Amino acid sequence: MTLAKPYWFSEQKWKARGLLALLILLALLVNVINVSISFIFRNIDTSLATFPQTGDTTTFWRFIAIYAGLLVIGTPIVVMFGYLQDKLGLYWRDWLTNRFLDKYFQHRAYYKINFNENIDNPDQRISEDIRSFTRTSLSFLLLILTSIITLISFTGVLLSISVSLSIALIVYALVGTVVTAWIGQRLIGINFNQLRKEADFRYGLVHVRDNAESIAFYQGEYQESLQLRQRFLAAIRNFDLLINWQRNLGFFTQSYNYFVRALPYVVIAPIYFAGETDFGTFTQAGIAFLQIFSALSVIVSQFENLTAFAAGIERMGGLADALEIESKPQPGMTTIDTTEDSQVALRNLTLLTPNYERTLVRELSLSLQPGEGLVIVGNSGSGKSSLLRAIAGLWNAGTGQIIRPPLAQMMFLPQRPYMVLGSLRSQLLYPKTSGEISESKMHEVLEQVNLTDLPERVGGFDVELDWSGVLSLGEQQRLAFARLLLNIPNYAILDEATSALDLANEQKLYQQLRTQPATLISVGHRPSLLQYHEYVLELDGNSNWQLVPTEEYTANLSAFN
Ligand SMILES: Nc1ncnc2c1ncn2[C@@H]1O[C@H](COP(=O)(O)OP(=O)(O)OP(=O)(O)O)[C@@H](O)[C@H]1O
Repeated sequence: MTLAKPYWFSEQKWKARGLLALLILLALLVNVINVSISFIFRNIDTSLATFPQTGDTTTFWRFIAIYAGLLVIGTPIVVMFGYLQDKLGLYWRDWLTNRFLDKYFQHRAYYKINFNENIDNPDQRISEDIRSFTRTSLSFLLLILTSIITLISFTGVLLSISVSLSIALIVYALVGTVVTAWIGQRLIGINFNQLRKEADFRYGLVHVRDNAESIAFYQGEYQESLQLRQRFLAAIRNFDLLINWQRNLGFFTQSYNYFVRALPYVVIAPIYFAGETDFGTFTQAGIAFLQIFSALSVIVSQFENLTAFAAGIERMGGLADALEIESKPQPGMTTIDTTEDSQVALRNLTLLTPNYERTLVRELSLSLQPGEGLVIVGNSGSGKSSLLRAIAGLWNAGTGQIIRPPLAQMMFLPQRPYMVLGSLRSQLLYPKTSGEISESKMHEVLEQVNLTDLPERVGGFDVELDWSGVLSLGEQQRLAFARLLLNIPNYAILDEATSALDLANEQKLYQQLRTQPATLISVGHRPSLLQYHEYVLELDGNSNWQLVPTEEYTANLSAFN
C-alpha cells in the first residue's frame, strides 16, 4: 500500500531523519539538565539545613551560580526542542497531505468515494485528521522516548537514595496506568463519534450556504433548521457523554496526582529520622519522584489525547484504505471493458448501477462514425446520464465493451453546469489551467453563446466571483457551452446541456457546434434537439432500447401524435 509508506522512508527521508536525530539529541541534553537540577537543589537544601551547625554560606552560593549557568545553556536547548518538534510536524503534514491529495484525485477516487458508506467527510479526514495525526504522533513519540530516558536516569538517582522508595513509586505508577487505561477505553469510541458528528454538523451548514437560494424559494427554513438542529444535537449529546467519562477519569487521576506529592516524604522520612540521609534528599527524591512519575504515567496523563489520536488514526487509515480500494476493480464483480480507438462504439453493453442492483440497459450495441450525432432519449431515470457516465469511465458495473477515443479528446458537459472557483478566464479555459487563447477569441466565443456583454458586466476576465450564485442557470449553461467551443474537442458529449435555455438560444448553440466536425452525443427531452443528430437511441427504463435514424423517429412521432 503506497499510502502507508511512512514519511521516514519517503523521498524526504534525510530531512526527516536528520531532524528526528537532532530532536533525540536535544531530548538527551534536556534530561542531563534535569538530573543536574535535582543534584543542585539537593545540595542547596542541604547547605541551608546544615548552616546553623556549619556556618557555611559559600556552598549555597556556589550552587546558585551553577544553577544560573545551567539556565543560560538550558533555555535555548529546551526552546529549540519544542520548535524543532513543531517544524518536523509541519514538514510531515505537508508531505502526507500532498500524498492524500494525489490519491484523492487519482482514478477519480474523490467521485467513487462518495458512494462508499463507510467513509464520511473525506474533507475533514484530509484537513484536520492529518494535521492532528502528524502533530500528535510526533509529540507522542518524543514523549515516550524522553520518558524512557527520564525513567532510566532518575531511577538511578532514586536507587542511590533508597530501594524501597523506588519500588513504592514504580508500583504506584503502574497501578495508576492500568486503572486509567481501563477507564479510558470507553473514550476511544466516544471521541471517534465526536469527530464524525462535528463534521456532519459543519457539512449541514455548508450545504445550506451552497443551496441558500433554492431553500429560500422553497421556504424550507423550518425543515433545514430542524435538520441542522438534529445534527447539532447529536454532536452535543455525544459531547455530553464525553465529558461524563472525562469526569470519571478525572476523579481517579486527580486524587492519584495529589497523593504523588506526599508519597516521597512518607517513604524518606523514616530514613531521615534514623539519621541515615541528609535533608536535601527530600528535595532530590521529590524531584526524581515527580520526573519518574510523569514519565511512567505518560499514558495516564495523555490518555485523553491518546484516545482522540487513536480515533484520528482510524479515520485516516479508513480513508487511506478506501482510496487504495477505489483505484482497483472490485473482486468477483464483472466490469465493462473499455478500449481506446478513434471512434465511439458500444458492443453488447449491459450497464448496471454501481451497487449492481439495477440493470439500466441490456445488450446495447451501436457505433458512430466520426462527425455523426446521436441523441439519447427516454423517461427520467431510464439511465441516459448513466450511459454517459459509463462512456466517461465513471461507472463500470456491467458487461460488454465500450470503444471510445482517449478521454483527452472528449469533452463532457454534465447535467448540472459546473462553475469553478476562480476568474471568468479560468471558467472558460476549464479544465485546462492555462492556454494560448487570446481575449479576442474569448470575446468571439462569448458572442457565439449570446453572452457578449458578460466580461463588461462583471468587470473583466480576471474578476473572481461566486459564478453559480451570480449567473442564471441558462447563463451557466451557455458559459459551459463556450468552454466547449473554445476547446474544440473531437467528441462532445452533452447531458441536457441546454435544458435551461429558450429554443432560440438552444438552436444557436447547436448550430455553432454542428459547424465543427465533432462527433456528438446528446441527452435531452426536447424534440427540438433531434434535428441536430443522425440517430436516436431510446431507452424505455426496463433495460430495453431501440436505435433508429432520426428521420424515422420523427416520422413515427408525428404519426403517433
Ligand atoms: N450512485 C448511484 N447508485 C445507484 N443508483 C443510482 C446512482 N445514481 C443514479 N442511480 C439510479 O440510476 C438510474 C438512472 O439514472 P440516470 O441519472 O442515468 O437517469 P436519467 O435517465 O439520466 O434521468 P433524468 O432524465 O432524470 O436525468 C436512476 O434510477 C437513479 O436513481
